[in-house]
Amino acid sequence: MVLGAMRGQLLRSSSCAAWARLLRRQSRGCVYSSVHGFNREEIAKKLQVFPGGAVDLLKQESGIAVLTINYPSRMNAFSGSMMVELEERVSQLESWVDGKGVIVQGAAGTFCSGSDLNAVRAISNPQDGVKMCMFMQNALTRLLRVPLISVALVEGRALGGGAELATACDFRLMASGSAIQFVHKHMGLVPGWGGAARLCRIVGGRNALKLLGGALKVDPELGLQIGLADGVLEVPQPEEGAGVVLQQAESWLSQYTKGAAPVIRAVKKVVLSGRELPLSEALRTEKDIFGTVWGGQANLQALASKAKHR
Ligand SMILES: CCCC(=O)SCCNC(=O)CCNC(=O)[C@H](O)C(C)(C)COP(=O)(O)OP(=O)(O)OC[C@H]1O[C@@H](n2cnc3c(N)ncnc32)[C@H](O)[C@@H]1OP(=O)(O)O
Repeated sequence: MVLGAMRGQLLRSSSCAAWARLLRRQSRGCVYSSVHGFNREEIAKKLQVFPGGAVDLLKQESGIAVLTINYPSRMNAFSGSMMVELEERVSQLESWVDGKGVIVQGAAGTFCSGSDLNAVRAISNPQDGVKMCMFMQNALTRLLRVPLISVALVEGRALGGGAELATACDFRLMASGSAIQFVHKHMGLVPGWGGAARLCRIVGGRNALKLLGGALKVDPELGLQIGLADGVLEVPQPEEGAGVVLQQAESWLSQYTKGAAPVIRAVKKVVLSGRELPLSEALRTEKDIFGTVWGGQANLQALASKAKHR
């Protein structure tokens, strides 16, 4: 048993190094770095010129965090400072070693109405637009890659960039009466926060073309039908109080986050590598991640309890 534990420990340290190598290869989970002419400080400074709202993060004992897009007077549109705050919150999630899951929601019963159109008007030149888009692609790609199982809880409307944000989670739950709509075409745009690439992977190219080409409003029923939504939550009567939908989402997510944090995080990592890497590389990464749980506490406990899976 002692030898087994030592072997597990050795494997865990070598596989941590492998995971760190993987993240380094992916520029710490980012798509763009200085190699691509991306200057994070320069664009963050430009974005801070457009303040308003907040992005709040609540890390809970249960291992499930709640990330709230909070600008109700603008239907939770992203101001420039909120884009920078989103990136900071993602960094906090990346360094939360006890975390298992995260729910992304909007404040006051609606998800997110995309970019703050006031900021969009002020930075309507293509150079700055592309820099903002690189910044948001980095932040949302890192969000999707955190070793936590993530769910977008869509209440009310998810429009434009808000629909793109919803695709940057592993799952989407839609509250009754909610809608996800890629309204970009109506704005003379296409998605730029990575939403089109992610949408194709979620619903397939043909459905993505219909949703983007027709700027279709996806209600919960259509969402379930095409695989954009993973579940529908009934919005309670107002007297049942705010927060009930969030509780429902937490309970839905807990079916996947039950268990030891290292195991849940390893589950996300093997799926992430399978989703993103070429097969040979995904297989090697899976072997490395396997090494982090083999002989680990949860594994030894399960062996000692002679668990049956009837
Ligand atoms: C690459 C990213 C691409 C993008 O995200 S482009 C942006 C896409 N989003 C939009 O075009 C949203 C436009 N807004 C709307 O369609 C409607 O406001 C919406 C969200 C359906 C809500 O409709 P209603 O419930 O009737 O409420 P309302 O229109 O009176 O809105 C309440 C207040 O919120 C504001 N608001 C909503 N979305 C916003 C946005 N994206 N940027 C800036 N302000 C926004 C709206 O202007 C209104 O403010 P105010 O009360 O008039 O001062």
